[in-house]
Amino acid sequence: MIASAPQTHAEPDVILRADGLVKTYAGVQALKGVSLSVRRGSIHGLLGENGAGKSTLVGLISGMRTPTSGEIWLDGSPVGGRDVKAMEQAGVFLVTQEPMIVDPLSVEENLLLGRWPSKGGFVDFKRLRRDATHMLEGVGIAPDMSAGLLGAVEKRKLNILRALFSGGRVIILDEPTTSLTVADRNQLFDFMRELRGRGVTFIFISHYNEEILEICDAVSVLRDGALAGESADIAALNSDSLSEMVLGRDLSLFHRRKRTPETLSPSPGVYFRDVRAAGVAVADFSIAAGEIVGFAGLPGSGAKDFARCMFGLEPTESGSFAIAGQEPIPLPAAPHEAFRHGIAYLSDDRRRDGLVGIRSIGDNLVMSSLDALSSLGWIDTRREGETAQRYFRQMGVKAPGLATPGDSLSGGNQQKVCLGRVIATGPKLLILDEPTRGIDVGVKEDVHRQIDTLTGQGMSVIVITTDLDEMVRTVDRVCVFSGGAIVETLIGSDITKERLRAAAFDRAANTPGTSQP
Ligand SMILES: Nc1ncnc2c1ncn2[C@@H]1O[C@H](COP(=O)(O)OP(=O)(O)OP(=O)(O)O)[C@@H](O)[C@H]1O
Repeated sequence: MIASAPQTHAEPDVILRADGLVKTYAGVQALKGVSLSVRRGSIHGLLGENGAGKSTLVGLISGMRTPTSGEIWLDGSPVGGRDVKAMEQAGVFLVTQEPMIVDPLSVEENLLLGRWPSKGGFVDFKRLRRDATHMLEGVGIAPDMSAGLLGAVEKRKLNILRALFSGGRVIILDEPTTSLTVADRNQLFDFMRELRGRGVTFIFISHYNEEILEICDAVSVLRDGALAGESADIAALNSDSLSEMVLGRDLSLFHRRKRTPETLSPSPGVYFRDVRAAGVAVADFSIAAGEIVGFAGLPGSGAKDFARCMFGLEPTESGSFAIAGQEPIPLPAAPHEAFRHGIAYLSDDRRRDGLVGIRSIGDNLVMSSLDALSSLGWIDTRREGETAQRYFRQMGVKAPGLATPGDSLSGGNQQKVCLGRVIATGPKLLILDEPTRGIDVGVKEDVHRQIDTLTGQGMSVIVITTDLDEMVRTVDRVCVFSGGAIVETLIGSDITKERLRAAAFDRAANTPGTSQP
């Protein structure tokens, strides 16, 4: 840390400044001297490839981590090296991707969390309650409602409100739009704009260029732990120039050569009949060998639930399926049964059912393929090592090696490992729920190319994604879900963003009983 106690950076416009921040983790230099200035009352975007150092940088700014060297200035005073509590007292709050909300407590109790009196301290609860009620009234969330009943966007709003309520002036949002629908994201953005109007400053991390361009006033781009570009005027940038700053080269977008009923392989794919479960009623769904089908629909529409039924993750009342011309059999009752029949599934919740953080990358990559890699109970360790190495390389995981523990990977690299693991099982039907969430722009396109290649070998793929741009470019057919059933199918040139939005979101907004996330 620079010894700089008496020094100040008096720039009334700048609320936060980082100077030459370096962070080294056990030999890995995650930040190599990064500087940035954040203007008061602005939304400052932070962009960069997976592992570029974004989380590390905001970890230092929020006090979660200590810089190896460098300084942080808040309102002209040095604050680098202070812990989370001290940074929160100074007005800097980090809102992570997981909403830190206590479900059984009421909304108001959640707001007051962290304001309980310390030993011997005094808090005017009456006033706090009044202030909390007032604050919540403004955003239309009932103070006495159980927080567990809140939707994803309300939970994110509540996190931001909690930070503001505790005196937050600089609020850092780490990929806040993951798992939000387009409508929810717009609502969150309106809320941020309103708060910016009241002088709140945001640092906003996202992998989506369009989000940065829409909501931010300025942007800093990290590449390999260093500042790769910055702009105080977002209007001067476009999606291509942002991608170029992130990657250091042009981004070539992948467009699948869409297969039509005429060009699809005649060999039998997979079909499902009469699938009934809570929130699902699908009479008939077939996917051809080598076909990519997108499932679209709001949460509660049944798209995700149907996919989970296929993999044995949801209890079903009825349903059968048949793969590659075999006799129909009942739906898998559990994931291991589904795997055995050649169905693999990538969950949208990497933390819940994805990566095992304490295990190595290598173990994580082959974990689901062990049946195929063993005979008579013995695991073929040579093949196991080869498989792990192959998918490590294929997915472009940025890490020192296969022995690196999953926990020490950046979020996007964890997602690549999870994706590599399901692909490594060599399934006949691959179900991907938000496969490119948290993955940077460059790797996203690689992932789509890889999936395209796999379909050339006959693999059928179902993709669930809230990213409509991706859906349009990468799938052959879209099934739109509402009320648990497939209500519309789009193919070929009918798959456009406008049609998708109208079919999935406008319909859901008008369908009674379709819940928001
Ligand atoms: N606890 C840790 N131990 C060792 N290395 C770490 C640790 N945390 C992060 N790293 C390494 O530091 C580098 C930067 O990671 P960081 O999480 O800051 O990236 P990021 O830009 O946030 O990536 P993503 O977009 O994937 O979330 C990566 O190489 C990562 O593997």
